[in-house]
Amino acid sequence: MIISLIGYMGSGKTTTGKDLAKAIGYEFVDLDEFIEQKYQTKIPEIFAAEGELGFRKKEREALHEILTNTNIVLSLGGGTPVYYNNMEEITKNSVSFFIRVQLPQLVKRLENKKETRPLIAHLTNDELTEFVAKHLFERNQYYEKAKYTINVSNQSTLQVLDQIMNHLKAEKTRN
Ligand SMILES: Nc1ncnc2c1ncn2[C@@H]1O[C@H](COP(=O)(O)OP(=O)(O)O)[C@@H](O)[C@H]1O
Ligand SMILES: O=C(O)C1=C[C@@H](OP(=O)(O)O)[C@@H](O)[C@H](O)C1
Ligand SMILES: [Mg+2]
Repeated sequence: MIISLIGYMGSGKTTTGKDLAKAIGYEFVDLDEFIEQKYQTKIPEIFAAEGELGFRKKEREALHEILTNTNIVLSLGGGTPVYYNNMEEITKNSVSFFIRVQLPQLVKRLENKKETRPLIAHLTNDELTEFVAKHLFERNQYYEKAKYTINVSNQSTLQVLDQIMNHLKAEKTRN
């Protein structure tokens, strides 16, 4: 089984994915880290050299490659479900979880974590709220296609993990 985590930048996909993989003994794959290793380049450098479109093409290819695996926890990038038919591939080949974090929490987390995320790196903290609000409005329709939604306001990563594990238990007894 592949378990995929989707959601906006800062929703905790990478952090929670690592913990989840450890808890259930699956291999952990982070799509951004996979791309960085494959091309020996950091994400902001790919955006700078090839633009967002160049990154999205690499992202789609990497996704395709990873989805042939089994028994992995896959943390996606915030934009992965939005491009090409990626979300269709994700829902077809994995048990998907949308980690939905409230806007103020997202913004608070992203304020000092902008530089590794080229889409928001140029924004001031004041501009961030408006940008994220609009961006979420556009993207939520894709995220909402995930099989399960985990709602997060102030829950710790451990609490998020717990909710995911409960759904997985139910998933296993059904199969
Ligand atoms: N449940 C949580 N509560 C508080 N902070 C969190 C939680 N989950 C993640 N974070 C923090 O939010 C930031 C972004 O997390 P990250 O896993 O990189 O998100 P993503 O991969 O979705 O962009 C990190 O600093 C991380 O420590
Ligand atoms: O939302 C996006 O379009 C992006 C999210 C990033 O991943 P995280 O969601 O892990 O920050 C990374 O893939 C890239 O900077 C683009
Ligand atoms: Mg991440």
